[in-house]
Amino acid sequence: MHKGTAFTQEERASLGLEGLLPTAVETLDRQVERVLGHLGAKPNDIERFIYLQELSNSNQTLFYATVMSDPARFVPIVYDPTIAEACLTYGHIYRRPQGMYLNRHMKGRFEEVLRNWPVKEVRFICVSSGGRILGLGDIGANGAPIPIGKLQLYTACAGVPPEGLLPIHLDIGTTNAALRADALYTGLREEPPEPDAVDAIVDAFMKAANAVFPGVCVHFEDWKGDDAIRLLERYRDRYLVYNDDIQGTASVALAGIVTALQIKGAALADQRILFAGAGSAGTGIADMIVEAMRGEGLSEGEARARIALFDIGGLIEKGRKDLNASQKPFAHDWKPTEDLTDAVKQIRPTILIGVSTVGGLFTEAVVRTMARTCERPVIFPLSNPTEKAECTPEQAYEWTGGKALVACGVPFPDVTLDGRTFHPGQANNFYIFPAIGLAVQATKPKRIDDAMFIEAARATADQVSQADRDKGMLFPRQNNILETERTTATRVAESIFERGLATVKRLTDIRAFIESLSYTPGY
Ligand SMILES: NC(=O)C1=CN([C@@H]2O[C@H](COP(=O)(O)OP(=O)(O)OC[C@H]3O[C@@H](n4cnc5c(N)ncnc54)[C@H](OP(=O)(O)O)[C@@H]3O)[C@@H](O)[C@H]2O)C=CC1
Ligand SMILES: CC(=O)C(=O)O
Ligand SMILES: [Mg+2]
Repeated sequence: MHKGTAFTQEERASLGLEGLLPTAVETLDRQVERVLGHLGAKPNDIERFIYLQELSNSNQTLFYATVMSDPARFVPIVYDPTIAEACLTYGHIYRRPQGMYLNRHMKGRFEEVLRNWPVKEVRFICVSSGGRILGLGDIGANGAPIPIGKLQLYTACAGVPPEGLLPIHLDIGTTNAALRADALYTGLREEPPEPDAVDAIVDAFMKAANAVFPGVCVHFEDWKGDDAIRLLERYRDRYLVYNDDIQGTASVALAGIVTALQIKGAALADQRILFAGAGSAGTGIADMIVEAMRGEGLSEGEARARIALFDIGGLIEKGRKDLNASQKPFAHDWKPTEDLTDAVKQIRPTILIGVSTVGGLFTEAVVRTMARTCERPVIFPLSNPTEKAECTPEQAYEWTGGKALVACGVPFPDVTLDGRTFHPGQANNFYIFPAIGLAVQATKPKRIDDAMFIEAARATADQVSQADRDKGMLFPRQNNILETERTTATRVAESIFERGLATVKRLTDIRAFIESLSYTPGY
């Protein structure tokens, strides 16, 4: 019954559906019109989220036709920030299974279990442990909507065909005692094991996934920071794999920085960059900026010297004894401080990036101090969801007298200040990972590397029109996201071919090939 009222008279007769459907035979557009009416009548976005997920189960075509009819409106509902509320309440709002639910006790049987998935040609798996969902911390099995939503964006934002997408929650347990005590919690009521045991579980999962779905690309999403970093290092040269929180986030942040610097007329190599938050997103972005600075002629040491990290223990400097391998290369000779304003005074950043999960961390003092030594501060409070943003765009514009160039992880409305209107950007990795997916599908590369994400960043930045740059806009408009990501995917695919990483024959017209792969909702 997946087409509902769109079944033709002939189909109804041949499939034995006569009398089981209302008389009118409707087009997909007419069905979308009705869905939009239902959505408009819902009291809030979480109800719209629940409705849309039910629709994705009952009529996938109608679901994608609806979301793709107005991405700027619906991406924030099926994904960030509404998905945060869905995750917090998942055990309670749960209706029916979507994707797969694996747990650590299946470790010896992952292959057998994965074979239960009805589709044999799975091209992408998005897998999360729920260990760090957005800025919400460890919420275990409540994180299950994240891989579902991420993969829905592969299709909605880049046209990757939905049949080959498999979201998985890999349940290793949760540190969240309140959830474990919730009667409606849907996951294992156990603490996660030590890192070595996590690695053994994920090793077994990766082996099984590649055996059952040869050539599958595995996208890691929202693992606890150190798991995320360690597992990416473990698999990046062995499997077709990437971590969106590290590489996708780095790419979208770089895209925003490239555009901001074009607006400022400044070079990346001249910037001083301060990160509040030094976890998987922070060190991932920092590493990619180092690569991009090297592309502008700096040595690795010179590039790293232009970047400072600040985490829960304060400014990362040479005296710190608690640093991990990703943070150590950014430990410089700073005066120790646990005060972010003090760190800003020392470093005099031109770019301030928030990936701390701490809402309000960019106080008035932090932002005003930055603005004292920087003519046009670039301020990216990237933590999700909305209440975790390190400051709001309104605050950033107000405290800098309208000088800041701002992008957040979630959408924020335009701001009017002293008669001027400002347009904060949305630096969210959804500009990147669907396009990477499409490029991977087109080229079947041997491995996924950082250069692909740097190319995606540059392609995204190049698509901000001059008219929009003149308005201080840092990202391409979302109502045209499908075209934008196809263009990004084409650029990434070209670079994969040029660097000899593709396993398929190079086609003359890569754009046409990308378009031919692309899914369009229709019956
Ligand atoms: N916009 C986007 O596209 C994306 C946004 N994000 C957001 O970035 C945030 C961080 O993600 P991720 O890096 O993966 O998470 P992690 O848990 O790996 O890192 C969080 C970091 O913030 C630090 N931190 C915690 N409290 C403070 C504080 N008071 N002051 C300064 N630093 C602090 C932590 O320090 P310690 O480890 O010592 O506790 C850690 O270094 C999340 O909110 C996430 O939603 C992530 C990916 C994409
Ligand atoms: C957007 C995203 O991937 C995150 O906040 O984790
Ligand atoms: Mg994420």
